[in-house]
Amino acid sequence: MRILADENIPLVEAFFGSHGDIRRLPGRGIDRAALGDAEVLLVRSVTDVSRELLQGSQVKFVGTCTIGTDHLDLAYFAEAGIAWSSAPGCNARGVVDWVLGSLLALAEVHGANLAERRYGVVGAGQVGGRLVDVLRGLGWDVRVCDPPRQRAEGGDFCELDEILRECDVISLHTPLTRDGTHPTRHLLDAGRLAALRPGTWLLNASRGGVVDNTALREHLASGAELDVALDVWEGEPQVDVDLAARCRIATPHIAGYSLDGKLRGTAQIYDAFCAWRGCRPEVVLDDLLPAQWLAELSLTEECDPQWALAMLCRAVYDPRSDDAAFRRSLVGDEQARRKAFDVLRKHYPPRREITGLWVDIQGDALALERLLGALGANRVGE
Ligand SMILES: NC(=O)C1=CN([C@@H]2O[C@H](COP(=O)(O)OP(=O)(O)OC[C@H]3O[C@@H](n4cnc5c(N)ncnc54)[C@H](O)[C@@H]3O)[C@@H](O)[C@H]2O)C=CC1
Ligand SMILES: O=C(O)C(=O)[C@H](O)COP(=O)(O)O
Repeated sequence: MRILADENIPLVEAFFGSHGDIRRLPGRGIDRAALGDAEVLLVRSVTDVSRELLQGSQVKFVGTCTIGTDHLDLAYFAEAGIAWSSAPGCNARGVVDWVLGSLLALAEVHGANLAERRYGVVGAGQVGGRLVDVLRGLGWDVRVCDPPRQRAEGGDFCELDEILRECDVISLHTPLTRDGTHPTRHLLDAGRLAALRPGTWLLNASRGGVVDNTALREHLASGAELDVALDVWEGEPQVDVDLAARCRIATPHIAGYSLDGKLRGTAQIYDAFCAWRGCRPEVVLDDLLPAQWLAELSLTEECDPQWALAMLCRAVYDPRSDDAAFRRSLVGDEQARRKAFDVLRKHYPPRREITGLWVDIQGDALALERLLGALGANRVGE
């Protein structure tokens, strides 16, 4: 079996090596000619797996090591009988860690107390759902907008316009969709941006096109009182440099780039591939995942929970380092900047997730225990 895989998918050889010959290519370079006689195609979000790419090819299975599927022509897959799999939830926790780190950075800039702000989460699936659990676990006030879930489940959801009117922090976690009952392309357009409360913080780690980037740049340029954290960009790897300069946090689509999330992505498409082939998976992620390198932290009961929140999150991940690296890369002409965007992502330093953190609490400290529970970190001895 011939397998073609994006060069940035980790551990393809370890998982798929016994199933065929593996060829690696840069994801953006996978075109019809490069596909050759591959039967299995393993991609990341940067490969547009369209009818044009696949028609007349030998491809029978497509695996994407990502949560998002907006780069896959699923209608064509169905028409052509091509099996496929994404990796739902694989890197959701990494995105939550990016949101937490961005909130801490914004709070520091403004001297704000995160517990006193009202949060609006738009899209409560794998990523947004986990985020809501964390924020509510911290005891914070959270509103949720998810019309598809609202329609399917009923329950305690808000309209988007209510979120825009009433929340101080808005975090977007929808897929990018152009059709259907609740399309999300330009969900935040000029009109909705204008409806935001002065002093709002807007975070987008979903897909760039969920926010109209031109409208956002113009809104910020007009002096709007709005703080923005963007991980995703309309038209990436091309980035609106002026917009990036106006953001408090700007990162190159790495919110979900925890090592754990990336390896989970490979493991999930491997499992789906094995199910498709009708064979038992023989490689197990736990055998390949390196041990946590921050083995354990110890806190005493005198520790202030607000300080502990920032310290625990930043011990694992602080998006300000990615923000700084990204800003350094926004020089030169457009071609150089596009290349730099991909280079930052290709050579992304390994980072772990808060859920892998072990914390020893010395003494009786209910607030710290609650904090660990909310963050999903582990308490030593339990
Ligand atoms: N920046 C990054 O590194 C990463 C970005 N992502 C992106 O994050 C987004 C969310 O991913 P998941 O949570 O895994 O997706 P999901 O499919 O599990 O959840 C998306 C949720 O959005 C809801 N939704 C759909 N249309 C909506 C609308 N118009 N308004 C409000 N809610 C709506 C759906 O009902 C669903 O509950 C995707 O775009 C994904 O591609 C995912 C992982 C990493
Ligand atoms: O899983 C998703 O969806 C994402 O957005 C990934 O983090 C994107 O990573 P790449 O596939 O673009 O490397």
